[in-house]
Amino acid sequence: MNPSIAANQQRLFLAFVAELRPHVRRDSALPRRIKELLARQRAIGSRDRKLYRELIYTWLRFLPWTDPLLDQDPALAGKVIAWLAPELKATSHYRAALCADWPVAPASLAEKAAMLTARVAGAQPADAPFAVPRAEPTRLEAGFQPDPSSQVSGLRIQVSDLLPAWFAEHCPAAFQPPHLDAINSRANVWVRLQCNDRNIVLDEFRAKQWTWETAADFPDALCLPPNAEVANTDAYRRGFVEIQDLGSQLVLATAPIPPGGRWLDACAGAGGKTLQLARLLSDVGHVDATDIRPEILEELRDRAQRARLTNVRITNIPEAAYDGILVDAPCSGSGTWRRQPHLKWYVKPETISSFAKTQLAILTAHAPRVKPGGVLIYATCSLSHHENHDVVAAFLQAHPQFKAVPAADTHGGTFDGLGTTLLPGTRNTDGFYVATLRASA
Ligand SMILES: C[S@@+](CC[C@H](N)C(=O)[O-])C[C@H]1O[C@@H](n2cnc3c(N)ncnc32)[C@H](O)[C@@H]1O
Repeated sequence: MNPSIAANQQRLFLAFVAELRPHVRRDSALPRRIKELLARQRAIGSRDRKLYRELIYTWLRFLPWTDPLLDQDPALAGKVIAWLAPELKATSHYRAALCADWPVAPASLAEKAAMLTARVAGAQPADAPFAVPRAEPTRLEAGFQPDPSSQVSGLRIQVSDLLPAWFAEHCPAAFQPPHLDAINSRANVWVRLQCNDRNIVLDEFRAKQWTWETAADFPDALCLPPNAEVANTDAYRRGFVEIQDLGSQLVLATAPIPPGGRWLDACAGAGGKTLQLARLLSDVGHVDATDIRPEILEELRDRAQRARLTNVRITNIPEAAYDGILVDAPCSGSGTWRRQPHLKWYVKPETISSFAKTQLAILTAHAPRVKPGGVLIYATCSLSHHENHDVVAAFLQAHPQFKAVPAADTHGGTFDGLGTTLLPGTRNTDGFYVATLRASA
């Protein structure tokens, strides 16, 4: 790439950052703001739009590493962000043009921190628990000498800063590799097959020369290359496949859900889990889906139609009794911070306490609708024990007729006596928590 093109792109990217910066810690809907900002740029093509999007998300992921640089040396900040950006078609030429004199970024956060510290802060990182292994300084000395022209005073590059410090009490494991690395990397593209003949989907993916990985314990899940535009496939348009992270797919796989029965999806949203639940229940079962946001249920209606599911009904008046109720509760979303990195800086301990109250209130409101012997499945995409174990414990204390049931299969997660947590680094997925609570017969 012509270096002047990359320099122009960097200037435009830094202008976007300047526009977004005042909103980072204040706007929970920052992704919408980013989308609108990029949509307003009529002069840029779709490839460049992807580049800017990746750069903006990389900046948000690594905010504490790049914020001081943005104030002191914006061009160096731009270079660091290019260096840290995920390896994609859209980013690779730009990075090559801007970072030609830097070695390729290593995979681990600890090594990234060590290299950047040597390059721009002139010292080894202070993070003792994440210090690079002894062999690393040799490589640093050989390939990544400090550059006195790009030394920034007072810059601190610590891997633990990539999560808010207060979060350590909520989920200490999130601060350790491999989870911290997974939380601070780009999420994979996972799809869930929802057709009986998987070859319909696989033939189209093969024709596009996409390769995929499968999850051995979950054959309907496929991990596609990061540039796979699933929403533009025939298989997607015809409802044979849905985009859904493996973590989200595994939530229902932890619980005993035999075909048949009448279920309520109490926080259905756009219906990622409603569709999966409807397939598990098969034609002999039925799901009622509800949510406090009527507009999101319209999206669910379209998806259910596309998937030819006739056993899903959208309602705002749930029935009095169900065999099972899924409460996929609103939460801080800390398990999805790699997709929504702005939330790391927006969410506060008070946000978590407020979600915990709402979560308990939703469980309490739906408990009377569970038939004797039926199940209440509580799930979040949070990693905070205040939204997970503590909510379930408070619910069980007030509802002794319910008992926590151990997961049929934790799929790599950890059962804490009440529910199962899957941390992001375990299987490189979004993090989730799920508890199955059975009402006495
Ligand atoms: C984690 S999202 C659900 C995601 C969805 N189940 C899926 O798999 O795609 C939580 C949902 O709860 C909804 N919600 C928030 N408060 C609620 C309440 N009091 N009752 C029902 N739904 C609520 C939100 O509108 C949001 O759609």
